Amino acid sequence: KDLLVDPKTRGVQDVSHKVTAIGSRSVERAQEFIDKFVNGDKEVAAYGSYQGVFDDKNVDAIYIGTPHTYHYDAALAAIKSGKHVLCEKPVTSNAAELRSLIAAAKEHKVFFMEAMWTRFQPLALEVKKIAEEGSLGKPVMLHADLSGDFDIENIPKSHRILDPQLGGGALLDLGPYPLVWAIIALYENPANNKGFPTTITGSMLKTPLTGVDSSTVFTLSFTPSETSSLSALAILSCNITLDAPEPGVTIRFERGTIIINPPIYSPRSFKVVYLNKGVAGKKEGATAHGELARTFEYVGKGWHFQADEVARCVRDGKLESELWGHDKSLLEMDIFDEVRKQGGYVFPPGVGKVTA
Ligand SMILES: NC(=O)C1=CN([C@@H]2O[C@H](COP(=O)(O)OP(=O)(O)OC[C@H]3O[C@@H](n4cnc5c(N)ncnc54)[C@H](OP(=O)(O)O)[C@@H]3O)[C@@H](O)[C@H]2O)C=CC1
Ligand SMILES: O=C1OC[C@@H](O)[C@H](O)[C@H]1O
Repeated sequence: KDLLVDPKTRGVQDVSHKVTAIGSRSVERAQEFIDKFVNGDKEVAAYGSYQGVFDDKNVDAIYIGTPHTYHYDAALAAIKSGKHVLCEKPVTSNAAELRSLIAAAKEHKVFFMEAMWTRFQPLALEVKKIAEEGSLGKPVMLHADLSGDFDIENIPKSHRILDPQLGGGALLDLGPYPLVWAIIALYENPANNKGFPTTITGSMLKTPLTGVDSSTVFTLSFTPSETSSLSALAILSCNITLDAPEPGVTIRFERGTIIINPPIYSPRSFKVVYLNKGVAGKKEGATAHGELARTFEYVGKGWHFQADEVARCVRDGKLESELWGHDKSLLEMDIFDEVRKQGGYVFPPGVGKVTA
């Protein structure tokens, strides 16, 4: 639905999108999807296999939205067919699969990106600007949580949130979102100079239903080194039995705090609380209490901003995005591998096709 929103409604004039083909494991379901979501457009091809889309000469770029553990096979097949790829989060089951996909994308000279939509939304761009403009000082402590009550006692164990074969559990499904805020505010902070976290810790509680993690807490520390002057901690969590907490993200700096309201995957509002009220009082739009509140309005859910990025990169011949490049997805998958290791989450045989 977001892809079909006129880009001009969000001030975008230089790129546009067209749904050309839909692939499903059943041609009937592909046609049903076209009828339901693409207004029954007769020009859109329906295929009863994903390979049908990969082989279609009219297709430039593929969006992969299958369950996590099927991303690798589909992305590899699309890349080998010479298509550009936008692949849902988490981009793969583990870091080794991702390294293999990045190598294949480079070999076949195609654009490849994880669909980390949050990173491209106007709110995230604004938070990053405020975080780095200097008035708040350096970031010190970040808390972020994404939880969602999936009613796990009453859904089938074959649901992707519960089934280990589909990479079920909180970390892989919800973990990318608390993490993206740590990446924006800490990893990307110029003081960090792209340094990998010094330490990663992870702790998981498993549901007896299928053994996947129902609750996960993970932390990242960034400590000063020869190349980094950042000293900051991120405390990140996710859960599949609770509703999302409020606020969803709190980023505490030396001289103030940025507070982001849920849902943290596509937030529409945040505020900045300045500790030095004198400074805040002078800021345009700040209240007398030293707060600056911002809300964002646009047509659609916010998925389309990343599609604009894909179109621009493909148009400009870029093989990766500057905002969400391969390094950030790799950081994510390396962190998740470590958290799963410490939390005792072992994939069943056949999942995580590529290993170290
Ligand atoms: N960015 C975002 O906001 C969101 C992202 N996601 C991500 O998108 C991906 C898909 O999630 P979601 O749409 O909820 O998943 P679903 O379980 O609804 O699966 C999506 C489709 O994948 C296809 N599929 C292929 N192999 C399998 C399989 N073995 N079992 C079940 N389905 C299969 C099916 O299509 P068919 O039968 O037609 O081939 C199915 O309809 C996940 O990786 C998730 O992280 C999910 C929700 C929101
Ligand atoms: O990407 C996502 O965002 C919203 C969640 O509810 C969903 O489970 C997840 O896949």
